[in-house]
Amino acid sequence: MVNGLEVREAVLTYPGGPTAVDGVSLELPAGEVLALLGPSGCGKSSLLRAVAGLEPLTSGQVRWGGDDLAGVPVHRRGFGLMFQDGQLFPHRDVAGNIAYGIAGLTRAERAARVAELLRLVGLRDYGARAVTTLSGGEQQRVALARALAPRPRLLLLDEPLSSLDRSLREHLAGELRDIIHATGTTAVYVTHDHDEAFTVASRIAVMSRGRVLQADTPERLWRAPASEEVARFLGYGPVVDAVVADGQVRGPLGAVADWAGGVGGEVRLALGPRALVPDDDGEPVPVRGWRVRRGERELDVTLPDGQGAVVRVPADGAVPRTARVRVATEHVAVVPR
Ligand SMILES: Nc1ncnc2c1ncn2[C@@H]1O[C@H](COP(=O)(O)OP(=O)(O)OP(=O)(O)O)[C@@H](O)[C@H]1O
Repeated sequence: MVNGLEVREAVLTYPGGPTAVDGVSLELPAGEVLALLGPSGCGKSSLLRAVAGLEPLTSGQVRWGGDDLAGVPVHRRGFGLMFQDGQLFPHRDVAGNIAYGIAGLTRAERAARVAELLRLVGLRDYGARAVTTLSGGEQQRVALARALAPRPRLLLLDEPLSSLDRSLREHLAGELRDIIHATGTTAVYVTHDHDEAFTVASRIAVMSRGRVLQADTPERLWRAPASEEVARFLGYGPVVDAVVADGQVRGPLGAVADWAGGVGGEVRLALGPRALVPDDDGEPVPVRGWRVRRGERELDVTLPDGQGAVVRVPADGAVPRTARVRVATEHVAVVPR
């Protein structure tokens, strides 16, 4: 029995529609944060909705602490929900929204809990504000506070930051992680953004076409993606043909030294965002264009097999027409061809 969430062989086929979840099994011990990561339409939200009880499973089980939740309605599961648009109540002020799920407390207890949550989400003086006057990021903080107020045993978040602009999203993802961590909340976090998954989660399940391709800690997933598809979802790319022989991976840019991985023979070499490094003794690759990002110059280069890739170099100095690069072992993954 898992002290936490267990999904067993879950299948969800919509009436007259697709099989959105196609035999998913997952375990999430209490206190951990699981990201469901995958492209649009892969079934992440459907799985989350089934866990919440919003959508009945066609077959399989959702369990908490060993108990099958099949007959338990949404509001009796003790789960909190947060969606892409906070779905706040426009006629209630901020405090009224946060207090929504804790009507059972005394007035004083409620006020104390609301104040505690306002502090937690960084909106200390916002209690009396009309929610319609808040920014998108502030609204999502209120939605988070509202979901956490009843101390849910599981928090379910469906793309909670995807309606926000990029810099706010990055900032709030870090805050969300800190808040979820500080409250010891167990959570499932649906996202199509690998950076967000890596920021927030202690476990990541990569989904595609209704199935889980691989589930593991972020560190182990990043070190050893099981397939090219997983590697690409995690943020690797481009992926090039290579051959493993004599403890070396040989690709279009020469050998990547000292490969101790398990895969051998003809493989694919997935390049991480920092896999190509400038090296005077490296292979020459033509530079197609460049930009400056966060103080670094990013060169767009063409690999020998014709694929585009990025090399990061210091922002000063002239832009070369040809860059010499090598592949850094610690920033690649080898996957089966
Ligand atoms: N209520 C529904 N009725 C019928 N089909 C549905 C329903 N909800 C989702 N689907 C279908 O199920 C599949 C999975 O959708 P789902 O929303 O779970 O994917 P997702 O990975 O969360 O994608 P997105 O990030 O775009 O929301 C899709 O083919 C979708 O069209």
